[in-house]
Amino acid sequence: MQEREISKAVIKRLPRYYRYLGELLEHKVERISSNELSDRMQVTASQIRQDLNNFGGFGQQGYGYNVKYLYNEIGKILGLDKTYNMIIIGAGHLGQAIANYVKFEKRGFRIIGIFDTNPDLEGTTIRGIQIMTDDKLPAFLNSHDIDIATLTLPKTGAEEIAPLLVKGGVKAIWNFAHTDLDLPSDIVVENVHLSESLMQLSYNINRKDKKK
Ligand SMILES: NC(=O)c1ccc[n+]([C@@H]2O[C@H](COP(=O)([O-])OP(=O)(O)OC[C@H]3O[C@@H](n4cnc5c(N)ncnc54)[C@H](O)[C@@H]3O)[C@@H](O)[C@H]2O)c1
Repeated sequence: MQEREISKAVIKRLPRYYRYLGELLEHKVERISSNELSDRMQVTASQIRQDLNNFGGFGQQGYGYNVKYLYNEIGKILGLDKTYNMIIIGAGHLGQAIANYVKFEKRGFRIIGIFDTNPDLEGTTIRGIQIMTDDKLPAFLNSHDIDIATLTLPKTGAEEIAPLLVKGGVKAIWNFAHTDLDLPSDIVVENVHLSESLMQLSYNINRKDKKK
């Protein structure tokens, strides 16, 4: 497929298309029109057509979209046809919840190491993955190709550990710590703030109340 610049807004919607198409596949739906997809996703059909046209438009007039083909193509665009080695730093509530979520593995995100400063956690396993203390991290990074480091530790710890991850060849950081990390430009970062989503929700509740 020809590579071209796709807007951030479209990229942001792709995981949602991917999820819906995955559900359709599970229900053995082979093709779907933009109108039907629009009803399910609460996105206008023209928006859907416009979005999917970015990738050469996988639809056919009068036939709709081939669900499996579209699912696979969007998966490729999102890089979900590959596997990624991932580590988690900080094995508290959040780190353990992520480590316990099997679906990430199904999407190709393989958790192969978990690290925490707390020596009491050393040797414990989560779904067969060992928790190690931070002092083992440099050697682990030397002997493994790590694509993604998930940071589920407090802010100061995250800031201290980030240079070590960069030095160890980590390509991307999935950052849950409440800090904007100072990283080289070739490191891919995705900051996740659940509280922002909650604030958005709070805004929408109040906007709805005002309409009454
Ligand atoms: N971004 C978000 O949406 C979001 C949501 C919840 C929590 N958080 C943040 O994520 C962090 C983890 O939250 P939690 O509820 O799991 O906390 P937690 O206290 O349960 O777990 C934190 C873990 O990090 C470990 N840790 C501390 N310093 C470390 C270091 N230098 N190296 C490795 N491990 C270290 C601790 O021993 C502990 O096990 C907190 O800082 C919290 O503020 C972010």
